[in-house]
Amino acid sequence: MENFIYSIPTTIYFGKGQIEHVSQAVRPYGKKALIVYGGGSVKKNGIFDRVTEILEHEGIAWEELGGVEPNPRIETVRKGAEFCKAGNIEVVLPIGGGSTIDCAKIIAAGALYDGDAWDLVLDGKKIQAALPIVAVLTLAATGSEMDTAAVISDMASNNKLGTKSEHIRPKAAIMDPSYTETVNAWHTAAGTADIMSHILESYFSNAEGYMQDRMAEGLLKTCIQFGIRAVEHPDDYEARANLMWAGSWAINDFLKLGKLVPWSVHPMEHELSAYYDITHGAGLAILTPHWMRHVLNTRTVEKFRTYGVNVWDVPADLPSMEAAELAIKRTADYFKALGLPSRLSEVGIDEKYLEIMAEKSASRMKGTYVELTKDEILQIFKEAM
Ligand SMILES: NC(=O)c1ccc[n+]([C@@H]2O[C@H](COP(=O)([O-])OP(=O)(O)OC[C@H]3O[C@@H](n4cnc5c(N)ncnc54)[C@H](O)[C@@H]3O)[C@@H](O)[C@H]2O)c1
Repeated sequence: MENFIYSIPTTIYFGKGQIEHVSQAVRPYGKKALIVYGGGSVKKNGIFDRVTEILEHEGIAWEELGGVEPNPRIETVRKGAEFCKAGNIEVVLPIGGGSTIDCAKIIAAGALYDGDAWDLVLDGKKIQAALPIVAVLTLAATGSEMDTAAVISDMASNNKLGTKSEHIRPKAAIMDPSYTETVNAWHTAAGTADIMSHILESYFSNAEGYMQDRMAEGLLKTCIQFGIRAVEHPDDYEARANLMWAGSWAINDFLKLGKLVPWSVHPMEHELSAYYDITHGAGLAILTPHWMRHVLNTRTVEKFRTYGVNVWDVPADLPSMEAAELAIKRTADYFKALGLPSRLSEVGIDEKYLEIMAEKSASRMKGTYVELTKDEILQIFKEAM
């Protein structure tokens, strides 16, 4: 295990009705909040009204910025950062899924930055400060409510990039699983695949971390059990609660501390979303089994065997390669059972940009579990067509 510093300071208010703590969460950080949200469902389901009622009761002023897109755009970030600067905003309060929270994170950083917010997406080191962020989560997937990352798109240049900084980790998050009962089957399934992918990206690492890996396997089993349950029974609170909490722990750094490794499948998926604006989790579900098959070799086979035995109940007495292949098959079958696509062509992706997408993702493969060249990524894309 490598050296690390553990600090995951986000305060979590988890469970039914925890929105009542929103003023307690915001008050330490300021008296004027910018509420950021997406398409407006938070206005229909009453969450927005309840938040504003509580803030007003506590004397906390608020402004609003709606319309954050799934795969949030840099234009919306710029607008939000300007809004904060002009309106003397002290706290940023996103209500929504990962897109809304990610957008709010770079708005918060952009508010304290003199240049263009895209600089902060290109280089996380340029994020030297950010307004405090208090997130209200409505969808279990990205873990953005408790992590240091944000993913922003510039569709004009076909770039979707992740950036990172400790400054944008939310100070607090309200996580009421009952909010996620209205998430449709598609986004519930895609969210589950996203959570599983975050866990797998840390699990398949060249560094040792026995404890982290056993925790990862437990989280994966949680997703496998409750992802399908939430798809089939949207109002199953226990399923929603387990998915939501697993989503945070999948990516809040805990699993990767001591075994840090750059991720493999996410850089490839970001290219798909940048060129075709597809749902992130669906892209991951398509690519992950193909990536697994490609990196399975005599060096990695034992790790895949362990994954199969501990996560998918693959018989321990099978020969290693057979066990590893069965583990990959069960991964692919599970994504299908969730109702997710298994081919790029199913989400409208054609051959047009495969080369450029492979080239761009290859530039981010240094130090990954199995370093892939542009040609190998192209092969994975083609196998996934
Ligand atoms: N910050 C990170 O660490 C991180 C990690 C992985 C992915 N991402 C990024 O996050 C984005 C995806 O976020 P996401 O998967 O949370 O989805 P999302 O925020 O894009 O939301 C998906 C859809 O679900 C709707 N929705 C949200 N909550 C709802 C509710 N309670 N009921 C009904 N509908 C609801 C939204 O309006 C939207 O239409 C992508 O851009 C992805 O690249 C970020």
